[in-house]
Amino acid sequence: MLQAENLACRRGERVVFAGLSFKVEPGEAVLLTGANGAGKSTLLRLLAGLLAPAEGRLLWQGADAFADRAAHAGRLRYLSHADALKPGLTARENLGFFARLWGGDAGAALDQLGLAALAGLPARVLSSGQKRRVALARLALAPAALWLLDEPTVGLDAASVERLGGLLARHRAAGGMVLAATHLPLPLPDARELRL
Ligand SMILES: Nc1ncnc2c1ncn2[C@@H]1O[C@H](COP(=O)(O)OP(=O)(O)OP(=O)(O)O)[C@@H](O)[C@H]1O
Repeated sequence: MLQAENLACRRGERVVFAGLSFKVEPGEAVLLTGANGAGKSTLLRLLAGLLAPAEGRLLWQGADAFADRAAHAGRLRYLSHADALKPGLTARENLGFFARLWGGDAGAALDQLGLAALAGLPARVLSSGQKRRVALARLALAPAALWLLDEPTVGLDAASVERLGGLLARHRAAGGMVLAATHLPLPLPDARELRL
């Protein structure tokens, strides 16, 4: 279980949020909502261990999640606004990098996002939605307990949103957790809303 206790985060001089507490149980999904600038991306970066909280604690199975940073990094997949693709590498090579890091099969993961026919193209020639799908294919590599997704469906066509819905459902059925920031409808039935 993931548990946030009284989290506060400062960006520059500004306190973006404070006194934030919540729990996420295995199989649960949480939708982070709120106006532009409310702190959704900030919270995801904090949960990913990329920003330090100004106050509060993050617990994993009751113990400090950041006590072992490598273990925390290993239990999560963080998908930011950026697709984090090397433009000169093909879709398969881009995903292959993460497959070597985490395990899993790059070809099969691309297939799950409907990208088999584009696997040999350099990322620089892909459309913005296709790039997003290559980034999302990272979720179909080796399993990780906690998915942190920042606007995962931006630029996706309806079929790709449906494929992502399938990935999310299988992840949750296996006990995985999801926190997703979005302004768009997401295929996450029964997700709890956390409004910032
Ligand atoms: N590197 C930074 N330095 C200073 N302030 C920052 C930095 N990054 C973000 N902020 C500020 O932190 C606040 C929260 O930003 P954040 O990106 O988390 O919002 P958000 O809820 O994800 O917004 P959006 O809906 O527009 O994606 C904003 O006021 C933003 O200007």
